[in-house]
Amino acid sequence: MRPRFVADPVRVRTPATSANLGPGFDSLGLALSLYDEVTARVVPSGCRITVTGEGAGELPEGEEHLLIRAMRATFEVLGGQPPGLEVDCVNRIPQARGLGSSSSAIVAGVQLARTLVANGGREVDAGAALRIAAAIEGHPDNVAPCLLGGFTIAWTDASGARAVSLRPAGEIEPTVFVPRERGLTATARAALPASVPHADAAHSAGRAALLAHALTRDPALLFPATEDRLHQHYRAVGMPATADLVSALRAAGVAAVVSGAGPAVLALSAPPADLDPGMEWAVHRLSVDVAGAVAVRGRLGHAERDPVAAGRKS
Ligand SMILES: Nc1ncnc2c1ncn2[C@@H]1O[C@H](COP(=O)(O)OP(=O)(O)OP(=O)(O)O)[C@@H](O)[C@H]1O
Ligand SMILES: N[C@@H](CCO)C(=O)O
Repeated sequence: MRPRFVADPVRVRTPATSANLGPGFDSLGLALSLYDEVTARVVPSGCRITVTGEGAGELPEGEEHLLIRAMRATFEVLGGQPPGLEVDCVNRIPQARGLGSSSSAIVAGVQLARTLVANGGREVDAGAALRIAAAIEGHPDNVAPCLLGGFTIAWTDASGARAVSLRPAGEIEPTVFVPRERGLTATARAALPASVPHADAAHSAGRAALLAHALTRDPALLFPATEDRLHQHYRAVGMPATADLVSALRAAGVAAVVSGAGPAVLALSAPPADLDPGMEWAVHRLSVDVAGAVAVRGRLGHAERDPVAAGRKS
């Protein structure tokens, strides 16, 4: 049956995310306290999207926008498209740096579409929302923490993407170092070999398992737990400044990794006060976001949290 749409605007706040976390290539991710905010409403006709902040003037302003594509895919599952859409994006997540900007747009679209339907889009539960978002993004390691918040372990089975969200230990103090230059995930993926030595795969399995323990229970083990042999050194040649900063931080005992596909760097413990990363890096001291993509209904400032749209588990 064709869905009934709400007349009020709806708003969603989506966190930046850092995927991989070292050894957890394509599976582990962390939600961070840096947010895009998007407001959407159903209108009688057309499709208008405005972007301020990151990506303004560069991103498409119609159906080709990633967020609109995600909304359309979700409305399709919910039974039909609204007559028209008006969307306003305030983007704060730097784009193409390894902080999950594309997942933020996709998850925002899925959550907005659910919340614009009068019944809260209950046919699309949190698990289905994750599957829709991961199918558009291509892998689940950014969309899972963006949707669910916290530290996520994502995997894919015959039904599609799945994930669990764990609450990280309170001592985790993420710092991200964001360079001016961009790097596309597609380019970074092309730098990876088709296969890796068995010893490296075994090393990564052990470190990724240790990382789940270190992040949630014993941050003292974060340094060994963030050692990676699957992707970072293959990509280093394409992002030498990133590789140098990760090496400098690790030489100082900081559990630092390439954030997502790079070129940003994530440190999971406080960098030394005297570290000078250089002028080209914007440094953000953040916290872990545990709420995920929170969608609300109603006008700004008068909205209440919509429990249907703020899924926590898949
Ligand atoms: N808010 C947004 N709205 C629409 N499209 C976006 C948005 N953010 C990113 N994109 C698109 O996604 C591209 C970046 O995606 P990409 O996967 O390469 O990097 P990322 O998501 O920032 O980092 P990573 O996936 O490594 O964490 C941008 O160049 C742009 O085309
Ligand atoms: N796991 C992905 C994250 C970026 O989307 C990669 O490193 O290519």
